[in-house]
Amino acid sequence: MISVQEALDKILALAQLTETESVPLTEANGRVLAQPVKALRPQPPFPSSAMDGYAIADPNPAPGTCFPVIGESAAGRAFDRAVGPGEAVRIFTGAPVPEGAVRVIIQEDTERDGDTITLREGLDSPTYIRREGSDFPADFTINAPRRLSPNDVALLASMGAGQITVRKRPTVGILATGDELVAPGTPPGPDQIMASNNYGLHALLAAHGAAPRLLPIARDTAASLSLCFDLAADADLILTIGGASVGDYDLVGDIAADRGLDRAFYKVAMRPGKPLMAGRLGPSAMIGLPGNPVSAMVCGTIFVRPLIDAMLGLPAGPIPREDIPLAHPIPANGPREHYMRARLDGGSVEVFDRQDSSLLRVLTEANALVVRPPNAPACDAGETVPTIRL
Ligand SMILES: Nc1nc2c(c(=O)[nH]1)N[C@H]1C(S)=C(S)[C@@H](COP(=O)(O)OP(=O)(O)OC[C@H]3O[C@@H](n4cnc5c(N)ncnc54)[C@H](O)[C@@H]3O)O[C@H]1N2
Ligand code: MOO
Repeated sequence: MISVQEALDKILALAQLTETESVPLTEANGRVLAQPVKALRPQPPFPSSAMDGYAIADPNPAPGTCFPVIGESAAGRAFDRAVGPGEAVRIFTGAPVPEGAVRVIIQEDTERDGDTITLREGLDSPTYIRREGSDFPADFTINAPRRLSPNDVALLASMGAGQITVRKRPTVGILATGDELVAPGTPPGPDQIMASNNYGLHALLAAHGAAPRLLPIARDTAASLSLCFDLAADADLILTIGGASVGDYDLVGDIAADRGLDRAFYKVAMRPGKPLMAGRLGPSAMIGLPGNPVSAMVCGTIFVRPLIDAMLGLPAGPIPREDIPLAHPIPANGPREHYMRARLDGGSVEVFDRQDSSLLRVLTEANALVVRPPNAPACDAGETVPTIRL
């Protein structure tokens, strides 16, 4: 059995960059920018007022000074002349500051009578002028690759980008296998259970920037599995679930081999997730996940997410870990790296007693995985352990 790190390296080596496409900004959130974007002009493109008030040319006017109001600058409609010493221009937030003005007096600090203002006692000191380019300069660039957030989308809009070039979402065919499985919403037979982890993986990968597709559930026959593999043949990644172990009905490895799988590895020294396999199947990368629901979800986080990152051109590697103090002692670990379902609360982490890889409810109660290296000794309360936030 290879280590988790070796398995991840081999999986990342299967990654092929997806092509690029142009999308409107309304579809940019969560996508990965593939080409840098340059600002069309600085922002703000002119000195602009940060407040509603009066623009004046005097840097230090005394309280009680009177100014005639000679015009108005509104957002979208500038005052077209300069303001001189002893004059004021009515101005609103976001409006261009007229030439000659050196500060804006907020209207709360003035008394207005007709076309004259008088300054009150205790003036604010800020100028309330946003200088040209104070948000970003004319040549400002957002570099690629970058996974775009809603804040990035707002910035890109401000830079004048209507369309951007992003990586196509990697297509993932999710292939659940097993005679016992029915889709939720369908009446199960007495010996059947609901297919679950394929839905969990669909959600995980969609949220991570992939384009997953649930294939029909394959039955435990060569014919059914082959048909489902055919349906996934054009995917960037084929993700099988179950049928990976040593039972008489665990056919995924054999069928994939018959179809020409160039296998990179089978079996990893980890828990859960031991019977993991991966390789290249024609144009697709293939990962065969173990069927136990928690095993499949944990392997989705540890291996599939980084592979999607790599296909999107993002830096890809192990999911970050933090050292967190244990809330209680834990026993020594066995020979496989153990990803233990755990709960991070305050500054410490509690490792759940029940770690069976069939327990989805325990997984939903977890917000972290405590990573126990192979043969790690017992740990006391307060000792730190590497922890992955979920
Ligand atoms: N003699 C041995 N038995 C097992 C070994 C072993 O080394 N020797 N490994 C165990 C480990 S570890 C795992 S993990 C499982 C993995 O088995 P498979 O990948 O072959 O998965 P299945 O047998 O098809 O299913 C296991 C379990 O998970 C349920 N399942 C499968 N798919 C789904 C799904 N989409 N949604 C919900 N539940 C699913 C399935 O009903 C089984 O209960 O093998 C151990 N056995
Ligand atoms: O190692 Mo298997 O992946 O359930 O528990």
